[in-house]
Amino acid sequence: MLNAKIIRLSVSDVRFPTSLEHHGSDAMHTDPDYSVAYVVIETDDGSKGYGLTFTLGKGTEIVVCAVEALSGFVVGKCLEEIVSDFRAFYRLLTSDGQMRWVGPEKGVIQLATAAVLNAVWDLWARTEGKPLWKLLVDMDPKRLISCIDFRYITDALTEQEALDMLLKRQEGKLQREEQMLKEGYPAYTTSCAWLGYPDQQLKQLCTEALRDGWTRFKVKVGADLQDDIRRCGLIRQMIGPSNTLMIDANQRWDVGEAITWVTKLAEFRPLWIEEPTSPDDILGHAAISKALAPLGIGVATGEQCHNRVMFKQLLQASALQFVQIDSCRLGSVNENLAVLLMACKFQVPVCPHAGGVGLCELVQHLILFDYISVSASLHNRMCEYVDHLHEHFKSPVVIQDARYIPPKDPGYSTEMLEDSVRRHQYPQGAVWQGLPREGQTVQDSADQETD
Ligand SMILES: C[C@H](O)[C@@H](O)CC(=O)C(=O)O
Ligand SMILES: [Mg+2]
Repeated sequence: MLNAKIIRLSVSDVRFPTSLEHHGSDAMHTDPDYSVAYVVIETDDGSKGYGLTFTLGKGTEIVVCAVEALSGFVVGKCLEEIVSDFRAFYRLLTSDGQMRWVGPEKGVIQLATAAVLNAVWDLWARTEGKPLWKLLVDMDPKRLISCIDFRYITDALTEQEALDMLLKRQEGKLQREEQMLKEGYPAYTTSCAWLGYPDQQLKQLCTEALRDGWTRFKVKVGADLQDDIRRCGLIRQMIGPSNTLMIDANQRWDVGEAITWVTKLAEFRPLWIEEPTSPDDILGHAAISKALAPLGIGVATGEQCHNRVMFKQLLQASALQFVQIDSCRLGSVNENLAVLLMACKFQVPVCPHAGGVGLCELVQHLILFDYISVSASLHNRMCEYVDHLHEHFKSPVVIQDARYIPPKDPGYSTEMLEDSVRRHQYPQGAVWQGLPREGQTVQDSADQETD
């Protein structure tokens, strides 16, 4: 019920030892343990909402602390009170006179804001009995706009412009929704070519992915040029000339170095270079974009773009050709809506960042909404997919023929299995207690765990 009062918020540090097998490794994050700060809110009528934000292991405890610091803004509020003026509630969390000093709207506090607000959106969608994408698609455009904080972006997009865009897209919405339900949203895979995977594994995974119908592949680059040339050559040869290749450097280079390095990989015809340099360097991204445009290579970024203001500047400076929203980096759905609308105005395609723990589960809702209600285009658009850790979710993503099939369960697909949360809690969960000691293999410790 909308008038239910939120009476409790709990948060857990949940980590998965993915570094043991080099899953998720890249040129800057060589040993990630995919993790989440996992939030559960409970109401006085017994309903629950689930939210999370993604981390790489160490430091998750700091995000947990920040979530606890925000909990006072949520506990005691009715859901109705929050969603009837969601913009005000967003501001309450992000603009508190004391708390904003540890942001504002960036870093750990913004990750915590995302986790908390994701739980609120999940609760709202469950209360309405709809998957989140459908809640957004069905929402009156005025109400949708009222969830967005336009402060700092009105020089790029006004409230009225955003409303006009949504109203214009009302036409054809039903057909686009039917199309998505039938065909799903196009995806690409990053699972084949993490930086720590040896060539043999890369070949094996690529063969399997091609067999499963994947046509778009992302490869990690940036640590060693000769390795990159070999790995990109290998994968281009396997996928053939007409499939799509993207490369991702995860912020490894300086601006000039990025241009030189990517020029040397141009023969493999990547569609984009992702995160070539510091995520905060807007002019740097603009320079790289300009230099690589004649080679037909675009710049993609966003997974560490911490707020709408950064995206605004990247768009204004023509510094990126692909917008990579992230469901857990920006301030939840509220801020993602702002970025989707700005990207549409600037006519830059959105290709969300996903993967990690739960990012695919969450962001599929946003990109479905984007197609049905905002962009109405699939040109040069695809959503990332990574084949790890979905088994820990109550409503895991469904991929068919390399496309996301729209989720049907009510909510934001954020709920994790209780047993998974318990076993992976850090450091007391059974998985962490049973991790290999010096001299043991992962298999030894897995055997120990089942004994
Ligand atoms: C550390 C993460 O796995 C990162 O490499 C993910 C990423 O850059 C992507 O999926 O893109
Ligand atoms: Mg990336």
